[in-house]
Amino acid sequence: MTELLTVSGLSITARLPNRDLRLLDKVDLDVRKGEVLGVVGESGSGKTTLARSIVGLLERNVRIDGGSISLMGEQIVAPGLDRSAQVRGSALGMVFQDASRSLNPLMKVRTHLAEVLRRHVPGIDKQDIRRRSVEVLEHMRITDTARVLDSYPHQLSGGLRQRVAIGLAVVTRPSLVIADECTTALDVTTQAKVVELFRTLVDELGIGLLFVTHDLMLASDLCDRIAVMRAGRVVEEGNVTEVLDHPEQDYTRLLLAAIPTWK
Ligand SMILES: Nc1ncnc2c1ncn2[C@@H]1O[C@H](COP(=O)(O)OP(=O)(O)OP(=O)(O)O)[C@@H](O)[C@H]1O
Repeated sequence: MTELLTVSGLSITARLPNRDLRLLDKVDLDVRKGEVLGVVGESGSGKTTLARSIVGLLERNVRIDGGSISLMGEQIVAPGLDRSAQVRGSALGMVFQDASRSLNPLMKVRTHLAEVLRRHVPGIDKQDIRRRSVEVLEHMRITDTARVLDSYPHQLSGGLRQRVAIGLAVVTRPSLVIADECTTALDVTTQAKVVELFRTLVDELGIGLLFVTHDLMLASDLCDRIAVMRAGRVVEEGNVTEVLDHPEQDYTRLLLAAIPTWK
């Protein structure tokens, strides 16, 4: 499998009023074409910092002070270098927890899709925009595409809004999608549908997916490999069944023990 994303030795520090705080400490991981890497760990372990560093959306008091991130062999992030904005939305798609944050309440779904396509596919004509918009919604397993295209976000259910948000992330056919807790706000049935949808997208489109979650059950359903984070470090990484069925670290065992239904 070809490596899409390589994070090597990534260290990130936040500047606080009276001291510096290490958020990520020499993080190494990679995502390959056609696979899902789950990033799991307790709250505050650095999952979101990692996701945000890849898409270039770190907060202003945060700096990269070691290591690098490469997308398809090209360095996009390193100390003093941030090229993620150039690939964000085209080669790199992203989906966050709250779909309503990535959707403008005053814009119909049709306009969202058209804007993204116009921005990232130079010269695309109206006909192609219409065709690709319908196509991506169909990929999202949305059947009444005409109604959804003509809806404002608030006219859609939470699950449908999240599927539209995922559609927006993949309409430009990115190689890699970063999803950060994107199922957390959904009910369990809708979560399962979104997970199934991601799996199909990865298998059908051959994209790589970095899936950040605190939910190990979801991770075990969706992911091929898992990286377990603790206090800004990757403490365990490997094939999903190896890590979850035979964890090497006590920390991973503790995370699993916290799930009442885990076998
Ligand atoms: N800009 C910042 N300034 C100061 N501290 C920060 C900043 N961003 C994150 N942190 C701290 O870094 C740690 C890691 O945060 P992060 O959001 O990456 O964790 P997480 O694993 O995603 O947690 P959660 O699952 O709760 O979202 C936390 O202790 C957080 O408070």
